[in-house]
Amino acid sequence: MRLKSIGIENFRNHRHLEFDPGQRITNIYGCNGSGKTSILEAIHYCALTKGFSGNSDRDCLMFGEEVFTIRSSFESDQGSETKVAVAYAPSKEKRILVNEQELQIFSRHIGLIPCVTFTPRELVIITGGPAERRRFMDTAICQYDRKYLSDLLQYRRVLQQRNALLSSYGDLAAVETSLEVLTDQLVTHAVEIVAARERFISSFSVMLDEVYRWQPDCAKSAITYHSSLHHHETQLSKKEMQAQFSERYRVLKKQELLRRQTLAGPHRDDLQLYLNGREIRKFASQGQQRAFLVAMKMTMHAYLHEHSDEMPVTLLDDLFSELDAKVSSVMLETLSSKGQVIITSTEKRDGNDITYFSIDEYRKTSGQER
Ligand SMILES: Nc1ncnc2c1ncn2[C@@H]1O[C@H](COP(=O)(O)OP(=O)(O)OP(=O)(O)O)[C@@H](O)[C@H]1O
Repeated sequence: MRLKSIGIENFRNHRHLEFDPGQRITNIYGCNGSGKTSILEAIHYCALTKGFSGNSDRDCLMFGEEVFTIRSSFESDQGSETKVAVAYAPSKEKRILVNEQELQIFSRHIGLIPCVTFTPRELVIITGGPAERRRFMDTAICQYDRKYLSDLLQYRRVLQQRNALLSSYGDLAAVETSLEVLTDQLVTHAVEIVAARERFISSFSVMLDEVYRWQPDCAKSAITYHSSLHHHETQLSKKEMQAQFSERYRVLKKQELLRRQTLAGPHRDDLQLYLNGREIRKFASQGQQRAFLVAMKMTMHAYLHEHSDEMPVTLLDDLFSELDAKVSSVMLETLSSKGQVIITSTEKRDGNDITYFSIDEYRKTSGQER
């Protein structure tokens, strides 16, 4: 998949911007705060229906404006065109149109335009809490497994209902009956989610180790998945999982009623990341942590390509400021040999076959100087 063109109105600091990236590497450059990340954010909206920095739709609306719009055109690896338009106004729901057809369910769009990002902020995948690692895993799986996204959404809905029930002050017998029904539903979705995560991580970890090998330290890398519902080295069948998870909730019931929340499940799971058998978060240097993140992203690119028919679009934000020259150029070369890469930097980067886009020049020529 490749982005052919994008047009942005009233999105963050861009009142109006038109941009046609190249086939391979495109370098968007400009001074700090000129709006480089904002362009990647807009591309991410078209691919995955929201931005990557955690900002809400409202945060992305230009201050003082009433509506932002993004119009884009993508070309698939087979040559067909997909047009994606996004419009948001606080007074209305966000609207997304794919080939002029309004999307009723945004989740159906996920996976159509595979996308991998790398931003310095994402180092929290390694150094931050479990939620960051779950997001990494979920973003990857959702892009090739439609069923997973639907299980995840349903799991979240049931979890919310279950937590509301646990924190309600209803009659205990009535609460227990409803709890049983909701627990059964929760277990059904949890089994699907945990099974998909286990499958993903076991093959992702093998691929990651191969990808990491070009790093100067040649360390052995691994990722393992830790489910809060079961601790088994060997993979269980779904039926076995179903029985185990139900039993786990039965044991936890008293505690859950006391603490008024669901204490185990995919929303509490985590990944553990290792270099040479030691946990990265605790023992690796900052440089090794960054290199590991690079390897994870490169693996995600390869993984998504293997599991969907399309080559992912890669968005690299501020890569050069965070990584040493060798690591960043290997990443850029490897990814751009396998698809389109759009990269931001404060200075124009030297290199062959690069399409350049200067935000400052664009502003001058379009009469939007700051
Ligand atoms: N809703 C908004 N309306 C107007 N401006 C905004 C909005 N949200 C953010 N901005 C501003 O947009 C500008 C561009 O931010 P962006 O992160 O895209 O810049 P950047 O070129 O990537 O900067 P850096 O090189 O420092 O990372 C910032 O000055 C930011 O304050």
